Parts: sequence; structure tokens; C-alpha cells
Amino acid sequence: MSDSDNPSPDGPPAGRSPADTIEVEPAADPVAQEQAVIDVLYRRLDDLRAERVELRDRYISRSDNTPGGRVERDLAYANHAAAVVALNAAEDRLCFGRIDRTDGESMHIGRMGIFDDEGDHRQLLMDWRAPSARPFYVATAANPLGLRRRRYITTRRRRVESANDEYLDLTDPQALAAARASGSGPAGEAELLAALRAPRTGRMSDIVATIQAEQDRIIRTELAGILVVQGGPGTGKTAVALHRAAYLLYNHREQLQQRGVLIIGPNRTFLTYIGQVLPALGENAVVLSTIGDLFPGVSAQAIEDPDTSRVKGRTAMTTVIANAVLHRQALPRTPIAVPFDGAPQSRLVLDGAILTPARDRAWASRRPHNQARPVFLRRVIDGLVRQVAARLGTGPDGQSLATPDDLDAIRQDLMEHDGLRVALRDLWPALTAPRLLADLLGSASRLEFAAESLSPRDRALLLRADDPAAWTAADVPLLDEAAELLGTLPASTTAADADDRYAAEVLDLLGANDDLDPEDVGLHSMVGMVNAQTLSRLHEEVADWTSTAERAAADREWTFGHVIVDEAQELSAMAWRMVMRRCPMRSMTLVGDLAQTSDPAGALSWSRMLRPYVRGRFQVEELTVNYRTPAEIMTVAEPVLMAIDPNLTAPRSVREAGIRPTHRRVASADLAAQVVDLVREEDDEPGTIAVLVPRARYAAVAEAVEQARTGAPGTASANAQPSLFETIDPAPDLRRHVVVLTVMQAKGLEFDSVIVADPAGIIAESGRGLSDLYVALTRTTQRLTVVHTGELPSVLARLREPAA
Ligand SMILES: Nc1ncnc2c1ncn2[C@@H]1O[C@H](COP(=O)(O)OP(=O)(O)OP(=O)(O)O)[C@@H](O)[C@H]1O
Repeated sequence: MSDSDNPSPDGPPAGRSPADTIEVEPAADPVAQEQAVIDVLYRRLDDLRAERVELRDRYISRSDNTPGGRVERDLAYANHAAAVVALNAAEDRLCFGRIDRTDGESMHIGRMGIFDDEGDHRQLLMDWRAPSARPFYVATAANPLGLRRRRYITTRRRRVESANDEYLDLTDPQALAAARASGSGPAGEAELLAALRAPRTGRMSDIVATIQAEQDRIIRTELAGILVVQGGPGTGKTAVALHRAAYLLYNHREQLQQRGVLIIGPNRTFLTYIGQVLPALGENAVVLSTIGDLFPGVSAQAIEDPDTSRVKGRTAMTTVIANAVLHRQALPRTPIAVPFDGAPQSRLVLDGAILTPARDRAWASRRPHNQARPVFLRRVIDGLVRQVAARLGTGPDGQSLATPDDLDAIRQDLMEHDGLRVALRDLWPALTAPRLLADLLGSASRLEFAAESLSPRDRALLLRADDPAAWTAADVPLLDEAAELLGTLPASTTAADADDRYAAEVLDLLGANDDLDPEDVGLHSMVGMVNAQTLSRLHEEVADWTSTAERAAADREWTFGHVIVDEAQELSAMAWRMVMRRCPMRSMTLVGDLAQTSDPAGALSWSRMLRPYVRGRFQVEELTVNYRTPAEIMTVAEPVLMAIDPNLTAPRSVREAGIRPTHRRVASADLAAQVVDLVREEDDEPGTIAVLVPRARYAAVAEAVEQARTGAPGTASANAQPSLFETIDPAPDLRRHVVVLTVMQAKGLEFDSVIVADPAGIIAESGRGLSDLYVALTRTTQRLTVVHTGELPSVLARLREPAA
């Protein structure tokens, strides 16, 4: 090898051991050496991009203008455009490492695979996700996996800034000497610490260059099955989940590109925060969603009362929703008479003799409500045809005297009769899920029927007198449950006039065969989950030229190749039912921390939550190192964790910040002003500052901070206008230097400095207040200040202890 084993061109670095007897190869400057490689790689990247741009642009206008030609053009265009996006994404830190094997081979590791375009098309750069790149992340001196040396290359734009070596095969005398000479520490420690100490920007970045061995193992776990990643705050669960998505898309491209990967996060702010990681890794076949946005056409923005959330999250709601559907299929207590000239006594009578067998037949079809409706209607019409035909009398054999032509004519008259259509409209109404749920939550009597098994208090919590269609995230799994039982409406039917138009269409369809084998309609069976086979057949027919992500996001029945749930502890039992429907193959990665559960309907045990779906068949991996929160702050947070559950262990911080967390006691009325002072004191520090408050303090603190920062006059008490901050900002801009958030909003996020205002208020505000406080304390990468109005809560006593 021509490479040097001496990392410094200028002589031995500080800490070098005494002179060795073994001769070390003369030095070449590793930075210059790597710069030469990096130059070649970027030239190749530029060429590849230029080729793809040309191909893409060629397809903008090219088509033979036939439908097939247009589809071909759109596909080719999308393909080249995606390649350009991926090549652009590879620009930043294209190459970040190199491995030298004991057999003399060496390879550079980076964001994508790049091959020489000449000669034997040698591989110039290996994608970090390729199996052969794995030793870069996991080889150790104890288990070098065939590596002699690992080199960490840091670049800024296209310039190499450093190239640090770590020697692994210490049985090789020369490597041993070089290792001693370099004084190399644990794998990539300098690069890792530099990444962790860098000021935050309000957007998460990828960690491809510094993935740690315990994280790498999780990222590369096989696709099938459910993998639960449990880990305390800052252990890299989100980072691992996102890199796993990229890894799976790379290694199972065909399967996952078609079906897509769904990533569920706790709120939209969090999704914005993580939103650029996957594109930066060159991956786009991913749908990011909250639970509240997972039902197409509904955007759940209203805030739910925690007690109501708890009720809505319980599986008892499946019965409530099923009962609500049954309620809409209930038959009238007294017969309905519809004036109709040709009938006996000039009226049709819709009574039990006609309606009960019709309903039984519809139920026996085992179709979802909307698909069972034509079955019901057809039987009703059959009964009415017989009722009208009775007027024509019976022969001596007791048989009707009506001829087939008579019967057809009667049927036709019935189908065209407006009065009958109106009467039938409400008997087994065509329903959308939002209609069903809004009607249910808005009516005490409907709830009385459907939620009979709940306590009167829980029923009262469900009743929403104001706007029943102001959806909350807790409603969305209920909508999904309802949609399963209702089935779809015909495509031409809009929600507004669903009843009228559908009734007319159904009457047109009366001749159609309604005796389908129940197996064929298993897709929406009243009980059980989506039938994956049926769905995949359905999906194959879907035109292929829109992106997977777009199609998947718009289709409630879409099933994904893999589903990742972040902050998975927050999902209720009902939410899990919805998520499981999206992934019948049960290929999932669930990351979370049971100690951070805030949602009153959230999980306290992974096995209890998953047992209904996979029994014991899921794998749990644990992450134990906290990359975010400095040791000084974890010392303060630890008693809070102990108070949540003494059996839990806090993750071990990878570093100290060298800054002591502090606290300040203030008068309650001064809290907002004091927070403003604190923010001012830190204003010149780089990075981001977050003020985390209980909901009740949000308006006052957010307004005071905004006023201090912009100089704009407050809008609250001064001029008696309602405050701008009365409602919590649903889309705070995390790229601002200072941001005020509730703890719920701060889930999963991090900041250089965190000011926790009114910790006692945070504890008192929810049944899981200690978990919320634990979340709040662990959001910082550098500094923590706690501002309290009364005594410091006892769980924070360590803030009072003098510096060790
Ligand atoms: N291997 C790594 N290299 C560099 N940075 C890392 C690494 N692992 C984690 N980090 C950083 O540590 C921080 C915490 O990671 P992440 O947000 O994924 O943790 P988490 O376990 O999801 O935390 P929480 O549960 O508190 O939300 C992030 O800034 C992430 O980029």
C-alpha cells in the first residue's frame, strides 16, 4: 500500500508514545491524499448528474401523444428526476470514511455507490448501507472484521478538513506502532463529539458518518417482523429509525419502492424537524404522518381533553363504533306507509315482514355497511313487488296471477318512485365515517345506544355538544375503525349528497348480483384486519405514474411495505389498530421510551400493546447511551425518572457539557418577565433556545417572549384584544433562535439551551406530569435553567446541590 500509516505529516502528534523500534512507513499527507480521491468522486458525481439532467429534460416534451406514450414519458421523467434529486442529496459530505483491509484492499465509504465510468468500472465509493461497508461502523480492535485501519474523513463543501485514523489489527506490528503513534481513541470519538457539540439548527441532520455500533446493529436488522427499539432520551432512537428506513429502502428497493415506507411521528412540528433527513440520504418513497393526519381528507387539529383522549383510546371503542353502525341499520318500530297508486289501499307498507328478512340477508352477506346496502334495498323492493302484485290476486293454486312482465313493470315503477326513494334513504343510509362519528359524538341518545357498555361519565366525556366534526387526533383511529365497518361509497358519490345520489344509483343497480362469496369481500369484513392479498391485487391495478408516497398518502386502504412509529409509547390501543391495518405484513420498527409516555391512552408496556397483533413475536432492542443530554443534566433528571418508576435506568451520557444546570425562584406573576430576562442573558450564544412551559402558562410566556424579541406591543391586557397566543401555535418555526413550546410540542426535539418554566405546573397539568417533566429536562444539548414559582419540586432537589 502506498498509504501512510503516520497520520501527521508534520511529525508525531501530542501524546505519542516513546520511540518504537518498528519502522513506520514514511508519511504522505492524509488530507492531501484524500483530497485527491474526493476530487475524483465529485467529478464523477458532476458527470452523473449532468447525464441524468439531460435524460430527464429530454423527456419533458417527448411523447408520441398516445396514452401509453404519455405514461412511458412520465415514468421515465420521474425516474430521472428522482435520480437527480438523489445525486443532489449526495453532495454534502459525499465521502466520509475509508476502510483498509488486512488483505490490502481499501474502500471509501459515502452516501452512495459510485463506479468508474472507464476501464473495469471499479467501485470508487461504497454506499454506507452496503453489507461490505458495515465494518466501518462496527469493527473494533477486539473484533476487527478484517480491517487494519479505519479512516474518518471530514469535509466542508468539497474540501477535506481532516482525516483521522484508527488502527484495528493490533496483531500487526506495524499497525500497532502506528496506533501508538496516532494515540487513536475509541472509534470516531472526535467526529462524534464534534457532531454532538455542534449548535442545533432546528432541523435534524443525518448521522451516517458517525453511526455507533449498537445503532448500526438495529439499523441493519432484517426487514420482516416487528422490532421494538426502547431507549431513554437522546439515545438516537429517531436517528436510528430514519437511517433504518434508508437502509431498508436501499436493500429491499423493489419491494419497498412500490409499497412505500410510512413513518409516524407525534406531531407535525416533529415531522418538520426530521423532514430533511431522508431526502438528505437520497430517499423519497416515504410518507411522514401523524396519527391525526392518517385518515385521508381529515386534518385533526382540535385539542382533546386528556380524560376524553383516554376513553377514546381504549379498545372498548371498537364495540361503540360497531354499535353506532348497527344503530343506523335499526328498523323502525312502527311500519312506514308510502302512498303508491298501484298498491293495495294505494300505499306501500314497509313493515317487519319486509324489512326484517331484508336486514337479515344484508347481514348474512357479511359486507360492510355501504356495500350491504344494495343487498338490503334489493330485498325490500322484492318484498314490495310482491306486496303490489297481491292486488292482482292469486289463482286456485294460491300462486300470484302476476306475470313476469307484470312483476318487471311493478319493479320499474317502484324504482322510479320518489316517495319510496326518500323513505328508503334513511333506512340503511349510505354513510361516510366522518358522518357516522359526528352524528354519534353529537347525540346523547346515539351514545346511549352505542356506548351502553361505558360508564355514564365516559359517555358524557364522549359527547361533544359544540362542533362534533372538529376532529382531534384521538378521533382519527375511531374514523378509521368506522371506515372499516362502513366500506367505501361509490366513487361518484360526494359526501354532501351521498344519501340521495347513492340511493338512486343503488336502485339502478338492483339487477346486479349481490350474492357474492363473503370471501371476496373480506377486504372490509366487519371484524378483522385488511386482507393483504386482496389489497395487493387492488394496488397492482392502480396506475403507476404518481409517486408511491403521493398515492399511499391519499389512500386509506394503502398498505405499506414497512411502518416506522416514532414516540411509539404515545399511541393508544385504538391507534395501534389503525396502524396495524396499514401494515398487514407486520414489518415494523417501533421506537420509543415507556418513561416518556405523556398521552393518557399511551403504552406502559410494549408486550401488552403488541400482544393482540403478534402475541410474543417481536424483538426488543435497547439503546443505552445518551448522545444528546450532557451528564450534568442527566444527574438532575435521574430522580424524576426514579419517581416515575424506580426500576428504570437512565441512559448513560456520552459527554459532559461543562455547564452546570441552574434554577431560579421567581414570583408567579413575574414568571414571564423573568423568562424574558433569561432569554436575553443567553441571546448571544449560538444555536437554539427553547422555553418549555405548561399549557396554562403558554399564552403569557409566548407573548412576553415575542414582544421582547420583536418589540411589538402585547395584544393581551394592554388593549383588551384577545391574545395572539391564546391558542398554541400549531406550527412553531424551530429555526428561530428562541421558541416557546408546550412539553407536548417539544417531544422528540432538541435545543442548545432549554428553560423549563414552572416545573410544578408541568407535573400538575397531566396524569403523566412527571414523564412530561422528564421529557422537558432532557431536550437540551448544552444548557438547562429551571424557573420555578414556589418551592423547587422535590424531584429536582439535585439542582440545589453544590457543584461536585
Ligand atoms: N451516532 C450518532 N452520531 C451523531 N449524532 C448522534 C448519533 N446518535 C444520536 N445522535 C444525535 O443525538 C441526538 C439525539 O438523537 P435522537 O433525537 O435520535 O434521540 P431519541 O432517542 O429519539 O431521543 P428522545 O427519545 O429524547 O426524543 C440527535 O441530535 C442525534 O443526531
